[in-house]
Amino acid sequence: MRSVKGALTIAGTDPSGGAGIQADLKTFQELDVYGMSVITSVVAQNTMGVRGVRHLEADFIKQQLEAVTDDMPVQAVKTGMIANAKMIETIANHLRPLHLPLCVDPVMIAQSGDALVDDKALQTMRDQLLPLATIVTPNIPEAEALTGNSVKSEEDRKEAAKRIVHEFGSSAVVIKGGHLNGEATDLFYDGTRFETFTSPRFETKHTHGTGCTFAAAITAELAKGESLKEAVKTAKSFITLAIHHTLEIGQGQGPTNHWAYKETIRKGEYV
Ligand SMILES: Nc1ncnc2c1ncn2[C@@H]1O[C@H](COP(=O)(O)OP(=O)(O)O)[C@@H](O)[C@H]1O
Ligand SMILES: Cc1ncc(COP(=O)(O)O)c(N)n1
Repeated sequence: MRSVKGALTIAGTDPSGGAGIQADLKTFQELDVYGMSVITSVVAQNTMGVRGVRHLEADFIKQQLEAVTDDMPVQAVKTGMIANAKMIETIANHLRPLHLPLCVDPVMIAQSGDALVDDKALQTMRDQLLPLATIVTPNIPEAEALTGNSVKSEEDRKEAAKRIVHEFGSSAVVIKGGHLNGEATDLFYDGTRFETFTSPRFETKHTHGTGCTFAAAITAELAKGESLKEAVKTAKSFITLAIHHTLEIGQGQGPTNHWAYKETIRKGEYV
């Protein structure tokens, strides 16, 4: 019988399929992990922006969490958009006793510039969710919001990484470099060593859901039992290929190509 590894995403939706729950489930599938999902908010969005949001009640999020984890094999968990403090608290309370590998993507603003979480959520995320995290994956503005410090230089980025691990209690962090210039370099820190993961920067507007996809790929690899560093390495390859082999769909910031990683391996072009 096929052995099944499962990953759970707890996040908001994107009906246009490039970000949020939809991106996470596509990524899990492409990386051969059984995907499960708990929806926090239903978001009316597409590649051009956010048109409306409906938040689910914290109690109903709890009911979804119980339904999945009472029954199914969950080897790793990812969190994405969690809009308010009450939701974060509910999710953290459910996850705390489970002791599962957890990738926290501290989603704050959609790439279109629309805010996805409220102001008080930040503090609760820092206090309740980050201490449970195996890894946190902020982009530069999210690292700035979490630490309250501006991140301009490489030294600033290292300092922010240190604080996220040693002060906020996450086991590791990768501060993504998508918002910088030059090569796309992500800085990984696990409390002892820094490592960078670098790819060329592609001139493209198709970056809707890059952060979600990257974090989902890390989670899938953790579900399979890969080490944290191997998981980040594979996730970096996955997102690089997904950005490079762009899908020309959507009128705004289009989605990434979740097929590209497997197609590249199938063609024997993967290095
Ligand atoms: N134009 C690009 N070319 C290559 N890689 C990119 C590009 N933009 C983002 N990335 C990569 O995509 C991943 C997500 O990064 P980022 O865009 O910073 O996250 P977010 O979507 O949370 O803002 C990172 O690995 C980053 O280095
Ligand atoms: C429901 C949801 N979650 C997250 C994002 C951010 O996406 P990105 O990966 O582009 O930062 C989004 N647009 N919608």
